[in-house]
Amino acid sequence: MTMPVTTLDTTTSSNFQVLQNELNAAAVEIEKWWSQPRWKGTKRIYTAKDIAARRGTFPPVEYPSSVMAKKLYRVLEQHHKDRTVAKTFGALDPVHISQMAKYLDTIYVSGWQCSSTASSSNEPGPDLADYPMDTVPNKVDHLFKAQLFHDRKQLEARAKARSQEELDAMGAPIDYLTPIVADGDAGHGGLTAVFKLTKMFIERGAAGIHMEDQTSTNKKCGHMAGRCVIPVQEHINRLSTVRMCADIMHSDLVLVARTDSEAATLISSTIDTRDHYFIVGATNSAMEDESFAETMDKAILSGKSAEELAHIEKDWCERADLKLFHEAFADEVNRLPKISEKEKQKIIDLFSSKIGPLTETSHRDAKKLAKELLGHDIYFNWDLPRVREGLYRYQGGTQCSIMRARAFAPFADLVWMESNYPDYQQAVDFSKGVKAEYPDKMLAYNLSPSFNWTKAMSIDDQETFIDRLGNLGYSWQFITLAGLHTTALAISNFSRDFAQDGMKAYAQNVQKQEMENDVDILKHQKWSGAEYIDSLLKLAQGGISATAAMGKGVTEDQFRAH
Ligand SMILES: C[C@](O)(C(=O)O)[C@H](CC(=O)O)C(=O)O
Ligand SMILES: [Mg+2]
Repeated sequence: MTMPVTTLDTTTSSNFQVLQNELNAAAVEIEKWWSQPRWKGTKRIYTAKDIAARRGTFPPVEYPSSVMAKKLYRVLEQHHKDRTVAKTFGALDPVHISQMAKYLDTIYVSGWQCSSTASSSNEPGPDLADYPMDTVPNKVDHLFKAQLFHDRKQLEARAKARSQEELDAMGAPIDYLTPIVADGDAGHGGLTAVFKLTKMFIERGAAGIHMEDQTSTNKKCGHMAGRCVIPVQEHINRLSTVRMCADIMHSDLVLVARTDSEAATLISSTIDTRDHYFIVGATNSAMEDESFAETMDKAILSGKSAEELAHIEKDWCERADLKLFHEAFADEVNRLPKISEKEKQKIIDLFSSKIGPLTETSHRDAKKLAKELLGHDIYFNWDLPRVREGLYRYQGGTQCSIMRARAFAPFADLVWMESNYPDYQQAVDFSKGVKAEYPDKMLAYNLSPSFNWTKAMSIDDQETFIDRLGNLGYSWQFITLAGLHTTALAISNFSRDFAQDGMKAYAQNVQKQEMENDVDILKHQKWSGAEYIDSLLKLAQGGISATAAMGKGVTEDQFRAH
């Protein structure tokens, strides 16, 4: 896509008609952009003119991140067509990205890794996304600058070849410009924060970001307890905000919608009818006068211990007989006197045929149907069990994630169900569920180190897991924290050996291994760009420099024979 030529002219825009004409012309170009096949699965809830009016008058420029986003989309689309996989893992630093580029076609920037190793406040911690909101964008900037540098360095080195033979001797070039997909967490606040965060990611070089449906205030890593989701529409608003920001910045940013609903136990509001099926209520009317929050507040004020409080909570929940509404209905049917088991099942089946996890039916309609079938109302109250933070109890699961992923699909390029276990059958169910409505939607999968892979599957299954998932349409898969773990393992082993064997450990276990495995950092002066920087120095001085760093006497000469 070439950049649009239309630019608003501030000098003439004091004329109403001229301003309108310019906005309309800009809108036509934006529409042309949106009509490209890349956007066939994307829904926008605003017009091109709305975007044109929010772009300012600066002549359009293409952000490097948008160039990378186009590349990312092409790579993923091809994998999706071929049922192959762009697999990657969380990179920590320039060393990682330079080595990953030899074998992998995308890079992941993990919020967790940034939280524990690179917070812009320098305060480490687990992933609650409570680090300053520029933390992950800063890491993207760090890595993207390194990618650009290694790419420049490589081209300068290759440009020095004086013949095809010399070029061949350098080996195949490495594509250092591997698109970066970064963790946008839950947006770090309301929609204006989502907008600013997206803008930062685009300015810093991210090709894609992911955005999850947890509340930003209670956000937890997707493999921890206590997760609270926001209503379906609220997350759609987040996704739309990301796309709107990218549209304003004329960026093709790739957007991954993640749902944490599979294992969520809380939801912030009951406003969206699509969530009603999954909201837990009290079915014992005797609890009307002692809501859960009041009971707990009283117990805390009376000085109960943590153990006693846990007991009080358990007791309250048991007495309240917490259930989902359709479970309460089935129990009520099963209590009906004078009806055969078969008849009861028929009534339950009739109810389930109209009200299920994917029907998006409101609680009001479910209650109405229950009354029609039973002849009386069922007691069901989802306010009583609200937790002290005001949140409602929610019972997610795979079907809930499918419902959410379908709702998010038109607003994202890929959808991802965060799961608690690497369960192939669950991945099949999710894929089928999403693709029944959105056959072309690409899927993402988190191959998390939070899972115990040895316990989860056989070694043979470990070997084929990614490919089998790729066959289901999971075109982008990533070991979120492999950067952290591989670094820890390497450093731990080396420290132990070094303490024991001194320089033998370095010479044999590191330097020799680097030589044998062709790891370019062996010559770290060259890897860091000393030759490239010398070439700039020489160029600046007319071709020769007495202070060139890689001149006679440099220690890297000792590796020349290699
Ligand atoms: C993907 C993730 O958001 C991350 O920040 O890397 C984490 C990491 C993990 O536990 O694998 C998450 O899944 O929440
Ligand atoms: Mg994260």
